[in-house]
Amino acid sequence: MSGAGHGPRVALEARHLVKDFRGFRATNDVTLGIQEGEIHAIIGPNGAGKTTLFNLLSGFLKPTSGEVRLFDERIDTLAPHQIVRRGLSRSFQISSVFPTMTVRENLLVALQSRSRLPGQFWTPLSRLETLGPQADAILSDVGLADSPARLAADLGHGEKRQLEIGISLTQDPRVLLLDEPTSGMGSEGIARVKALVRQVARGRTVVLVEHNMSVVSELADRITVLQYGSLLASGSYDEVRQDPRVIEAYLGDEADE
Ligand SMILES: Nc1ncnc2c1ncn2[C@@H]1O[C@H](COP(=O)(O)OP(=O)(O)OP(=O)(O)O)[C@@H](O)[C@H]1O
Repeated sequence: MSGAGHGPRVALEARHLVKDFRGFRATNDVTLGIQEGEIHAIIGPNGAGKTTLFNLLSGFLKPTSGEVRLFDERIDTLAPHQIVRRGLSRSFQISSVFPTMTVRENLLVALQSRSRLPGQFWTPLSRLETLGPQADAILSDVGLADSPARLAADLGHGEKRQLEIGISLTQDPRVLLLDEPTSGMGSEGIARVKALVRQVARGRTVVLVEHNMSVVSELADRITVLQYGSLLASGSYDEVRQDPRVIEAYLGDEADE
C-alpha cells in the first residue's frame, strides 16, 4: 500500500495479531485495516475472539505476536494511557462510572484527567467548573442534557451506556472502540444507541463489537467476521452475509435475520 494518495487513511490496523492464553489461541493471525471515518463492526459466533481482539486493539491486552498500529504508529508496545493520548479511546462498560456522583460530575472528573488543570487527582469539584462548557457539550452529544444532576447510580441501563460513551468522548478520541453498546437493551434503548453511535461517528472512526445483526446492518460501513480466533471474512454487510463461509459459521444462528 502506498500511503501517498488522497484516499482515506487507515486509522487502526492489526498486523498478524496472535494472542495465546496458556496454549489456547484466542486470536489467530488477524490482519485487518480500519479506514479513517468508517464505522466498523466486529462480529462472530460466541467465543470467536471478538472481545480478545477488541482488547488487543485498545491496548488492554498485549499480543503474543503481531502489531497494532494507530495512524501508522505502533501502539501495542505502549501503556493504555499513552494510547489514549494518541487518540484511541474505548468504552468501559459501566465500571468507569462513579455511581455516587452526578452525570455531569462524572464527565467533569473524566475531563479533568486529560486537561491541564493544575492540581492532583483530588481537585475539588468546584474547581472543575472551568470544564463545565465541555461537559455540557458532551451531555448534549450523548443525549443526557436533561439529566446532568441525576446520580449515575439512578440511571437506567441504556442511560449508563450513554454516560459511558460520554466518558470515552472526554478524551476527544479520533478512534472510538465500543464493546457491545446495545447489549441488554430493549428496542427503545437500541434505537437510542444507534442514533448515538451515528452522532459520535461524525468526524471519527468507530469500531464496535456487536451481536445484534440489525444494528450491524444499519450502522456498519464494513464488517470483520471472526471464527475460532481467525478472520473469516470482511466487507460490507451485503458482501459478508452472502459469503458461504459466514453463512456456515452462523448456521442456525442469526445470519438470515
Ligand atoms: N483470559 C483468558 N484466559 C483463557 N482463555 C480466554 C481468556 N479470554 C478469552 N479466552 C478464551 O478465548 C476464546 C475467545 O474469547 P472471547 O471472549 O474473545 O470471544 P467472544 O467472541 O468475545 O465471545 P462472546 O461472543 O461469547 O463474548 C474463548 O474460548 C475464551 O474462553
